[in-house]
Amino acid sequence: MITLRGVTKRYDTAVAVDHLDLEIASGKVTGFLGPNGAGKSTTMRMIMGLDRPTAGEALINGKRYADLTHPLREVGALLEAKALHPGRSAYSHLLAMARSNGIPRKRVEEVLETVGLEKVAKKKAGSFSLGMGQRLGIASALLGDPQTLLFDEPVNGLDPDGVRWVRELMRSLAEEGRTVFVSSHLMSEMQLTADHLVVIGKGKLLANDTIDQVIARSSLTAVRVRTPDSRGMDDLVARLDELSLEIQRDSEHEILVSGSSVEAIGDIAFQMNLRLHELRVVEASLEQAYMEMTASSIEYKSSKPVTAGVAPQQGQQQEVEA
Ligand SMILES: Nc1ncnc2c1ncn2[C@@H]1O[C@H](COP(=O)(O)OP(=O)(O)OP(=O)(O)O)[C@@H](O)[C@H]1O
Repeated sequence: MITLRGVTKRYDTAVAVDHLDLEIASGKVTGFLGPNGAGKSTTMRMIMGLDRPTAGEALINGKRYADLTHPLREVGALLEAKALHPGRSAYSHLLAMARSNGIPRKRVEEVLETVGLEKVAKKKAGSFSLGMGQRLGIASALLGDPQTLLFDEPVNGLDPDGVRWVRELMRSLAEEGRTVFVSSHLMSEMQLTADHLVVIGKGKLLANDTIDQVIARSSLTAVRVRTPDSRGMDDLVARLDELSLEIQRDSEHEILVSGSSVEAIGDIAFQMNLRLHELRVVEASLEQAYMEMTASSIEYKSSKPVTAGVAPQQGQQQEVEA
């Protein structure tokens, strides 16, 4: 488990992380999201003892990184591109790390196999592609067989096969009961990989929920109502209007209602004796929910989408049977 208590990082010009209180549980993949400059890397660096919080404390299984007896055996991390000696092979790099942490040589071979680098283990790390470098970084994180793992943008530079491999690795590490905390900008990837999401913006906590909860909280998640009775629909709209619900009238027979539930609207329609042909949740996509949540925290905003259709549209919501 990772615990953050009031963690704050202030630089001369900016507050990078602002009073973060969090518990990142074991046995789960927790996705760490936020726009550029939100403070994700700074938070991870503070957990790993690479940056000192201005206030508060970051704990790994109840201890500060500096107080861990065998740090590499308790926590492993893939942070920004590792400072590797380009003339050293992947094998020598891992062996040096293993030796200085009392980890047997056999484990080096094991992790090289886990990340699929065994055939290039004796090649100089300087000749590695971005993807191979990421795999070596992941091997370093796994070397001490730690209970807690942090990955900052682990799929950066990986091809689709590599992305899928990272996803399966994260999932299996969590299934073994480990704490897996992973940052990413790829919403679709997080939806497939993470059980839980932590979202920050401008250093502040915006969400700490399951993916379903994040989507359900979005105002873009709505209820579609369809009836063959257009008069009855007028009455229903008037009633929902009285309740100050946001209504989008798509046709004389069809509306989309935000801020309510299928149960509540179904009950109202029943009381009004209104025959319904459709009553269903229309979910926002995770990307829409995320964009809505972080809209006011984006530092570098483009005035309009680069290409038409890049920004998610209302009509792209996912329909879910109630
Ligand atoms: N050493 C530093 N000195 C001054 N400001 C810094 C320093 N390191 C980070 N910052 C600032 O702190 C804020 C958070 O940066 P951080 O790199 O943690 O964000 P991030 O969420 O990881 O961003 P990205 O997604 O772009 O990697 C940014 O505004 C950044 O400019």
